[in-house]
Amino acid sequence: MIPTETTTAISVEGLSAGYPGVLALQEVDLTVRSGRICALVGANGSGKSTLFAALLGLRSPAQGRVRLFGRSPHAARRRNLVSYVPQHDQVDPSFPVTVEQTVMMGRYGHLGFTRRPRAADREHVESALEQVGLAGLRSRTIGELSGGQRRRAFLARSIAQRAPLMLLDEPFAGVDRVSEELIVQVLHQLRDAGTTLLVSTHHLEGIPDLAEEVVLLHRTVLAAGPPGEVLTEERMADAFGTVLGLGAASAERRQP
Ligand SMILES: Nc1ncnc2c1ncn2[C@@H]1O[C@H](COP(=O)(O)OP(=O)(O)OP(=O)(O)O)[C@@H](O)[C@H]1O
Repeated sequence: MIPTETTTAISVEGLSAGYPGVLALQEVDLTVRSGRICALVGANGSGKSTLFAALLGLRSPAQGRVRLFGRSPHAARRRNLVSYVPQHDQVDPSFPVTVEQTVMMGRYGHLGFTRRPRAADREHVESALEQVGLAGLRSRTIGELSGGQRRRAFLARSIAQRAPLMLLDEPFAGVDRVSEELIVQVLHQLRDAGTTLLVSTHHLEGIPDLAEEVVLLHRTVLAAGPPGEVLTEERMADAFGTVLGLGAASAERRQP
């Protein structure tokens, strides 16, 4: 199946999920159309990571249903329809794996039984490295990168995977302004090429320049829609339990 502009990339209906004794998500309904960037916003503990886990099929719903391009999360992963950039990568920074090898990991699902990369795999790795500005650091080990560079390497790994849906858990955490601008630019390029992106972020001021849609989560979906409609003082107070200085993110300031 080739996702098109009119396809629904993410469809979540009545999802409740959590952990023993913790209902992290309750009655979550969410639709993200293909080819969009959707920002996922919520306070610490509001359920963003749990939602990602449910979308990836790593956490089973207690109730409700998750579909990615009309398929179950497991089926979507088997067909390489979804990739994930975690907040904290599991790769030990002291493990002697190079940047290039890390990005090639994104191709593992595409390799045949010999596990040998072909020319197309190398091309995808090359273009992902260039896209995130790490081509010159390809031979460094992951441990030799700065935190922000390491995040770009893991983003490149996900780009190389070439899945039509990318889930990114706080890609801007701990990155400087230049890296952040580069990452936003890369996410826009991916979107323009037809990729759907769900991006959790605590950087509220950056959202209007990043995403067409925002989902405000607080165990359930408090609001969803364009940034100017969702990022209002009132709604953010509901989500964060306090009045935030929204600055450039506020609806009024976004009006031309
Ligand atoms: N492994 C776990 N076992 C038990 N409870 C958990 C576990 N992981 C998360 N929780 C709880 O589930 C709720 C949602 O947590 P989750 O990590 O999804 O929030 P989050 O929005 O990603 O937070 P943050 O912004 O801090 O990353 C919280 O109450 C949290 O304490």
